[in-house]
Amino acid sequence: MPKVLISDKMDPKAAEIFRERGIEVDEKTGLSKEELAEIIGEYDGLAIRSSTKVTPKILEAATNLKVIGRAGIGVDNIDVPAASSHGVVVMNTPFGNSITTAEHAIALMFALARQLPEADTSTQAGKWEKSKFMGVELTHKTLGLIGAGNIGSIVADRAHGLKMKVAAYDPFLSEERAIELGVEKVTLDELFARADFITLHTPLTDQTRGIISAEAIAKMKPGVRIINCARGGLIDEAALKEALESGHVAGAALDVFVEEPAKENALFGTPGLISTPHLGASTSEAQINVAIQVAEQMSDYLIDGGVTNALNMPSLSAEEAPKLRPYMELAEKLGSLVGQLAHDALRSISIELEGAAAELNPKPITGAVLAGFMSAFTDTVNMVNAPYLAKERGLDVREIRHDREGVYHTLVRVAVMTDEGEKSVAGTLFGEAAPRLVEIFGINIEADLDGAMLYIVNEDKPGFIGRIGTTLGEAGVNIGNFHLGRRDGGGEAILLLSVDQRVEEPVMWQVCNLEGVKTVKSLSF
Ligand SMILES: NC(=O)C1=CN([C@@H]2O[C@H](COP(=O)(O)OP(=O)(O)OC[C@H]3O[C@@H](n4cnc5c(N)ncnc54)[C@H](O)[C@@H]3O)[C@@H](O)[C@H]2O)C=CC1
Ligand SMILES: O=C(O)CCC(=O)C(=O)O
Repeated sequence: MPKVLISDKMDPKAAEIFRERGIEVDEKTGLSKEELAEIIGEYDGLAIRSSTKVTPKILEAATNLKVIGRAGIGVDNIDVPAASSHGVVVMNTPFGNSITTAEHAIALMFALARQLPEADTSTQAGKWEKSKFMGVELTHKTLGLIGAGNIGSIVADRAHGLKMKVAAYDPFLSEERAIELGVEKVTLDELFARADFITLHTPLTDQTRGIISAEAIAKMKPGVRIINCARGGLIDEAALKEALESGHVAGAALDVFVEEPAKENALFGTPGLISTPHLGASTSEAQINVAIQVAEQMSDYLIDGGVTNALNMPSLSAEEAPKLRPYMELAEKLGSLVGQLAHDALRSISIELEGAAAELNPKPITGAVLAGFMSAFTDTVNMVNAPYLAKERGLDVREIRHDREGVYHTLVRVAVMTDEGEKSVAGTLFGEAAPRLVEIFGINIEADLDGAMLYIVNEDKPGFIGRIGTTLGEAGVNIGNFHLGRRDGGGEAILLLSVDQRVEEPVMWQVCNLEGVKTVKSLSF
């Protein structure tokens, strides 16, 4: 009989469903990481919310674990690559708490507009400070929405009901979807310049970390109010404190913090700050939804092998699986590369299969490309739901199978149409199993896409490789592999470096400032 541990506070419905399905279940909340590591080896499934941190150490100890179920959306408390490498499926419940979280953002917006927490404290202290608490109306104000996915879309809908104008920034938002949502699609700088209120609804990724920085705040209107019901790391907390103290930011309402549980935080006590303890998803309705969903999904997997809302597992039939698996790995890496390098104003994505690849079922390959591509934008994508999400968001997806014989016995090409024209990358399988990149944006280059990498476009001039090697060496960055490609002698060249760890921002700047460098990007696979 499979055995599941529920290690965060969860609606009793979850345990009820596990038991009904014949699964043994233990509920142990508030475990330290040592305590969890000690017992996790007993379990086939782990059901969590946001408090349990599933680290590589926990996964190492989880010798029987087959599935982790997140009763919620964000999976930043789970090391998903480590789970994948341990063969553990990670599932979430992408829609169960969206309405509730959107409502919390709206509640915080009202609380900021009318200083409700401060007014309440003052009134209950017997002060009756009527003139101190002058508020602002929401009607006709501009709400700047950063992230227009599930939750952001619901916030936009509610804001329309309040007669607000909504300006949205989301690199993945098509004009058609913006029209459907009734929002104005703007750049991030336009949003900062125009918004009276800014609300954040993106996952925490390398692109979104610190999106509200000191520099960003300086671009905002004086008197702006900021709401964060997404993830703490999106805001530079020190910069926000300074801006609240100077009055440039009139108020900030935070449900989430860089360090959680946030029992101490430098922001606490700053005038204009409202805080809640990660309550976005905390309504009885949402908690019942996510508890039921997670228990059903995990039970399906443990009992029948059925997969729903998995973030790291494709749905595949038993016969197709062995042949398609290396292609899907290649496809996901190519999609991820394109997502990391070309993410602005995308209209279409084509998946072209040539040679042996053209003989295969293209659907799982397309799913893998889209999952890799969209993993740069959202936590909730998987190979199963990626095509659906792409369609819903107005991305034109094309599958093309070529009869022609190419240079490679098998080739997968991923091309996106951006405002700057078409950009494509291509890869093959070496020895039928090892995914290898063979082309980026028209330049031939052979590389394994693996771990932390650095992508550099530079002028093809003598001495450059020495300069980059010295700069990284002096910064203590070890280069594992060096891949070079160029358009034509003396023209543009591309360097792809495998590095032992992610290159930090100051070193990126040093590389950026080297003579001849046109573009530098940190990549991870
Ligand atoms: N406070 C709480 O209790 C809760 C917090 N959350 C957080 O809310 C986040 C959003 O949830 P959903 O809307 O369901 O996710 P979603 O995946 O439907 O939407 C996220 C949106 O962010 C966009 N995005 C990605 N990178 C961006 C960037 N650099 N700039 C602007 N937009 C970008 C994506 O294109 C996507 O449209 C989750 O990732 C989770 O961290 C979710 C539920 C509860
Ligand atoms: O489970 C919770 O209370 C947090 C929910 C959340 O942050 C999420 O679903 O991403």
